[in-house]
Amino acid sequence: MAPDRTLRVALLGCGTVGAEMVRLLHEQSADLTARIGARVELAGIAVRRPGRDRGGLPVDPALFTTDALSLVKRDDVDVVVEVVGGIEPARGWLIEALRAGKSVVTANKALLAEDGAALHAAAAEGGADLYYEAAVAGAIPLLRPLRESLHGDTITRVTGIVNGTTNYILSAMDETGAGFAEALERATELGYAEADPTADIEGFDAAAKAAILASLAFHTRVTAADVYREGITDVSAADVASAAEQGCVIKLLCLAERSGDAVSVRVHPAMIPRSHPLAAVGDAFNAVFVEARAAGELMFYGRGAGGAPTASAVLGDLVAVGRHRLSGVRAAGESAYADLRVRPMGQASTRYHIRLDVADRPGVLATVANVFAAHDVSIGTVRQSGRGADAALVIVTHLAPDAALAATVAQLRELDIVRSVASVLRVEGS
Ligand SMILES: NC(=O)C1=CN([C@@H]2O[C@H](COP(=O)(O)OP(=O)(O)OC[C@H]3O[C@@H](n4cnc5c(N)ncnc54)[C@H](O)[C@@H]3O)[C@@H](O)[C@H]2O)C=CC1
Ligand SMILES: N[C@@H](CC=O)C(=O)O
Ligand code: NA
Repeated sequence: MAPDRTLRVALLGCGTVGAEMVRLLHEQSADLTARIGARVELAGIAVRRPGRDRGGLPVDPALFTTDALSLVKRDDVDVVVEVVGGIEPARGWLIEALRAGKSVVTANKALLAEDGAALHAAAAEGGADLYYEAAVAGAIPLLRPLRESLHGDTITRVTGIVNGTTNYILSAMDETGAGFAEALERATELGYAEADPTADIEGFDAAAKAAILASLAFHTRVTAADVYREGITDVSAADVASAAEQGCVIKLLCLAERSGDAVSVRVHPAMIPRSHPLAAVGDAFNAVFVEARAAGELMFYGRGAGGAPTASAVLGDLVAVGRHRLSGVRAAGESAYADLRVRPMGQASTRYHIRLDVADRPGVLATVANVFAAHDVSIGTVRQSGRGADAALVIVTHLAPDAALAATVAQLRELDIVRSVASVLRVEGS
């Protein structure tokens, strides 16, 4: 840090999050100086298009550069804030910074979930801090509690809604009957969606967050590839309506559980009862339940996406790393000592809600029930709606291994009395 007590920050990226961070830095400059004990100054801002009109952003245009690597390497840079996203070139920039002893604040969940180990190793090598509160559940202080406050406890389960875009879409489909495409377009306009929204709607973004949460909660290493993932592109208006008929809503859930020496981590749409606390989480809000042996149940709720909420988390991290630099200390590094194995999805215990279009004739119910019995899957409820060509059977199972449920559905598809398996949704929280 410069002798005049200035913390010089290289900002990589000035899009939805970066621009809000610049704005907040400017507006809160005096308070941040008082809180850190040093003035924060932007040393440079790496972007793809330096000449772009940035709508009166309070920043000197001379700070913009397209050469992020040279900016990171500059001797006068103390801290690197990365809000670009993606694996490369971000990984190369951050490893360079950390090895050189420059602390890093990043919102890049994709990179942390893909190769967090390399970033943590570089941070240890350079004696630098690596903070990433914005990477999971935006503004919600969640990773700091997992990294610090709960280190005296044993976390057994983490469940939540961690993707704002899909929650916005599913809430709109449920509340206003909006179409999928229209709701996604609006979520993108509002700055919730990733640069490529496929990451949101196919569940990759939530899976990356699930990997980060499971790693921190269970003191192990879980990567995005370890997470079972399904997105919401197959959730139809009919599914939403069918859930509503049964007093349920559909949410994209993240579920991470520890049992013994193994973890199971999954992301998929699921039906939950309207009375469940997660059912009330609307718009782009996120909510995460943490269950710990001594603490019991904890719930974290707030804005999981959007420029300003995410910038709030980035700035909180910047204050922390700034203070550490000033006092010459470093936060605890990665804690992955538990080294747990990852349980395959087939072994996870789940429940299914299955809607079958069936022929309306005697014996159908018995034939269908036999298929469930053959796979040792116990049926909770059966409901028949319609008659003749419109007959549908809605079956909700008890808990069973996911592999047994999947095999049941595969065999149901083969029955000639089953015209189609209209929908299969997991059920949680009841
Ligand atoms: N938007 C949101 O609600 C949230 C975003 N995040 C994460 O924050 C990061 C940034 O997200 P957004 O601001 O939404 O993205 P964005 O697409 O709006 O902004 C990305 C910025 O990076 C710059 N950039 C891209 N490639 C570059 C390169 N090769 N060299 C220099 N600059 C380059 C672009 O010019 C742009 O300024 C991502 O990792 C995202 O996953 C995390 C939480 C919430
Ligand atoms: N695209 C993400 C942004 C925040 O992480 C989301 O929709 O949650
Ligand atoms: Na957060």
